[in-house]
Amino acid sequence: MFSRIAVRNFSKSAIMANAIKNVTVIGSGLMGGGVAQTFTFRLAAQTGHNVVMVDVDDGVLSKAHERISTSMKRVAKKKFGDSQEEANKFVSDSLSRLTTSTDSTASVKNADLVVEAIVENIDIKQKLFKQLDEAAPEHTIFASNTSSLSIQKIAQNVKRKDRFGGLHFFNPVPVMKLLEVIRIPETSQATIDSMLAWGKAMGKVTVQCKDTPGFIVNRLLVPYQGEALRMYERGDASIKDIDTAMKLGTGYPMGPFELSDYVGLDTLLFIIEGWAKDYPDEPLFKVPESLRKLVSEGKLGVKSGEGFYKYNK
Ligand SMILES: CCCCCCC[C@H](O)CC(=O)SCCNC(=O)CCNC(=O)[C@H](O)C(C)(C)COP(=O)([O-])OP(=O)([O-])OC[C@H]1O[C@@H](n2cnc3c(N)ncnc32)[C@H](O)[C@@H]1OP(=O)([O-])[O-]
Ligand SMILES: NC(=O)c1ccc[n+]([C@@H]2O[C@H](COP(=O)([O-])OP(=O)(O)OC[C@H]3O[C@@H](n4cnc5c(N)ncnc54)[C@H](O)[C@@H]3O)[C@@H](O)[C@H]2O)c1
Repeated sequence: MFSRIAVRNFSKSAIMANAIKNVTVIGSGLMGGGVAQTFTFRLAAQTGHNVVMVDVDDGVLSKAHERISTSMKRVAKKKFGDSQEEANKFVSDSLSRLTTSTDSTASVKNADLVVEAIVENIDIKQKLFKQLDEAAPEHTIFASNTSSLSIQKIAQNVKRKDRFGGLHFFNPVPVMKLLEVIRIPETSQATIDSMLAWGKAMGKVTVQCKDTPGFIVNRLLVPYQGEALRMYERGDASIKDIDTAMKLGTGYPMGPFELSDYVGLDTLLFIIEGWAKDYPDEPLFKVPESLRKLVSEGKLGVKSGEGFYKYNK
């Protein structure tokens, strides 16, 4: 039986999830495309929920749209079995709520929430949010999906700091269950509550964290990746054995080298170099030489066909 408190909490979270109906995702690459895909799958079929995918590159938008369309058709086939008519309706209803745009400022005019997933560059993110702050309605919440930058710095030029936070999704977004919700000192409790409710409506399990380097997961994951590299550089164990040990010894789905290749060695190097610069006395943030070497040779992992391992492109 529901207690009165449970009923009250449930209604509060349902109201807040409903408050966010129009979402604009800016940057529609790997992560932004994944956020839009998850939104389309979880929420677009509900009346009044809409998502706009934005990118500077038209080609990225058409690819993301095609990927979402293909995956919705696969989902509909599973969901509706032999009723082709219902499956087609589900797909077309959902996709009718997904639009694309190359105009960031125009795309936020009706947004309740903006999720930024553009390139990991502080200057470009700051510039984008300054423009959006002038264009978006008063109530719109802004969130960044940054992996490693300070949310406070990203929000530097924005007036609505009480409606600013981090929403950190994990790759691949449709599969990974976690969403980190990050607050800066100015973020209001109402903003946090709305972000938590929206995350839940997106099917994610949310955790909360302050605005510290790497939040929860990356603050633990990046030093772990670095230690794995140093272990290999010292000759203590082979790449394959370290991966096997961590998969079978801890139940991780990928070993540290497989995961580095999956995420991209340039991404990992970028994060460690940034933190090494900001925290020069932290030994866990030292840049492993083998990582620097591979990136300088263009070996970036799965996406370039070679990293710690070789892949068929
Ligand atoms: C180095 C780190 C440095 C820091 C970098 C920071 C980056 C960032 O800030 C944080 C992160 O994201 S950290 C990174 C965090 N990420 C991790 O740690 C990832 C660790 N790895 C894993 O969890 C698993 O290996 C995968 C889920 C990737 C693949 O799973 P698997 O079992 O080996 O292979 P499977 O059988 O093929 O797929 C199973 C199901 O998943 C589905 N699917 C797959 N890819 C998909 C996609 N792109 N889209 C949609 N769906 C996708 C697939 O269709 C299937 O569904 P079905 O309905 O059953 O048919
Ligand atoms: N790749 C990951 O595993 C991962 C995981 C969690 C968070 N993140 C973070 O998510 C963000 C995006 O990463 P990604 O891997 O999706 O990158 P990506 O390169 O796949 O996509 C970024 C997209 O942003 C677009 N873009 C660049 N500047 C833009 C602008 N001013 N306006 C609109 N679009 C613009 C690019 O054309 C590109 O399509 C980064 O901040 C990254 O740190 C990445």
